[in-house]
Amino acid sequence: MTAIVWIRKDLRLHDNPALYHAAETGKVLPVYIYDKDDKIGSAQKWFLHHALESFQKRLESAGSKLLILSGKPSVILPEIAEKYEAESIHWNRQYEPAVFNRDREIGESLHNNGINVNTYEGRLLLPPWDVKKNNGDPYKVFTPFYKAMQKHDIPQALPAVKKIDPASFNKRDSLSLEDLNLLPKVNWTSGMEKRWTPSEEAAVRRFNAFLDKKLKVYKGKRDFPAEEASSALSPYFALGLLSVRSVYHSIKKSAEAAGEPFIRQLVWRDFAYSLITHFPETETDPMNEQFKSFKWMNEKDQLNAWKDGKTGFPIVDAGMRELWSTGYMHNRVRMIVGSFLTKDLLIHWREGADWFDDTLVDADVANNVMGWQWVAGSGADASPFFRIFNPTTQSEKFDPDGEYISQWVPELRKLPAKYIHDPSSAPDDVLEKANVQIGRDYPEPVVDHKTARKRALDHYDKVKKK
Ligand SMILES: Cc1cc2nc3c(=O)[nH]c(=O)nc-3n(C[C@H](O)[C@H](O)[C@H](O)COP(=O)(O)OP(=O)(O)OC[C@H]3O[C@@H](n4cnc5c(N)ncnc54)[C@H](O)[C@@H]3O)c2cc1C
Repeated sequence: MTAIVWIRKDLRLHDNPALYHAAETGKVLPVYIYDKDDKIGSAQKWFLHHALESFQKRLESAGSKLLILSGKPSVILPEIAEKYEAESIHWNRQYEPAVFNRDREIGESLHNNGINVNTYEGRLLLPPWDVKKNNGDPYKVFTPFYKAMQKHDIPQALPAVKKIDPASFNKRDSLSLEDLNLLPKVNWTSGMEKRWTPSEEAAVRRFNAFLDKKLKVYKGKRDFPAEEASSALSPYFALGLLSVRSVYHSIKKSAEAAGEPFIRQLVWRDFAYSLITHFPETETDPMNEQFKSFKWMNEKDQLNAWKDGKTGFPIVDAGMRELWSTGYMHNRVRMIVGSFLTKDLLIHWREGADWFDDTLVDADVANNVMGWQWVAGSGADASPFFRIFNPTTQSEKFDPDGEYISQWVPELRKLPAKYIHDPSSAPDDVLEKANVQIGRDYPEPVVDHKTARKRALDHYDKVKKK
């Protein structure tokens, strides 16, 4: 009996339900199908290339090989099922709206052709339809979702697959990883190379180090970007190099109450998936209908200044430069740059979400859409629109010594902490001593925050009155 395992965002041997259950049935053929129409951003493609490379080695250590193909899964899967005389096919579900619908159609068609189709939960703590209100409606607010989730048992993680009985295929039938062209032609990935090791082993090591050293300070320090007190596990979750259930149970076992703030963040992730599953239109449309007529300004030069980290607001610029260099940005800073784009610049949140999709190694449709709708004020359980972050006070509060700014905006490094958050307010002699001329070494602020704030509130008032 041959079982096909359709590998996607689950590049791991531990707690991989599709691989685990297929391996129980007999011979296994793991296949990865690259569809160039799939939305994968440039930074994540780099991560994916290396993650696939390391997953190939993991599979080989268990006695198997990855068949790599390119094209439409709806065409390829029936073809290989016939060619390799597969009796069953197994995959872990994905929930991006278009992918979920496509997979359902593929499943139905394979089933009608007599193939035994098995899908599993390998991405979340619980499938998105498990946590609902008593009346069956999905939650739109996080806290009741979190409380409801606590009443559920989270299934235990499955053991790592150690031995696979391989279904053999001709080497010539498989593409090589290089054939997928995931790596950029121009090499701009050195910052990502320094920061990330895209492998299952590295994901597990990072988690263990976090559990050992950082979890105890997570609650108090997670909001301070210079502290690097969060787990930085998001890229590993995004492509499934790490199982969220195994992380959940390890934390529960070893940390109990101290682990609660971290578990809460994992539940935010499940909440994001619940939202995108039940409200798929929110991938592009505002969750709050009032925002449909909101007047965005979408000034191209300002959008470019934001992307380039040249807005003249140091905390915003530091975040955008960290993103460009490493494919990652700290959560607090994501909120600050997001608020700045949507409220100070009045640029549509989708522009920000698209840029994040292309530049984040942890790009994840559900989390990204929820994050952006939250900062824009148009989402479920969003920060109210009238709560507009002041980038300077946020910076003073969460980067008090300007350490994070100094790292990513080095031209301001010599400014005293008092002025690093708002260099254009520094007296001339201070600027001179720090070798900073505003407009030459560092940009003038692209907007005046007070004026921008008032303008945003005016725009908000207009949609409120409708
Ligand atoms: C505008 C905006 C866009 C975002 N886009 C993404 C994205 O594309 N991909 C992504 O994974 N996260 C996104 N987030 C959520 C969050 O910023 C990242 O998950 C977090 O910064 C990852 O760092 P970490 O692994 O150190 O998090 P930790 O604090 O260590 O949290 C552990 C895990 O919990 C999950 N998590 C934490 N915070 C959130 C959150 N607010 N929402 C959902 N899940 C969360 C992540 O999987 C994270 O790895 C976005 C947030 C905002 C405000």
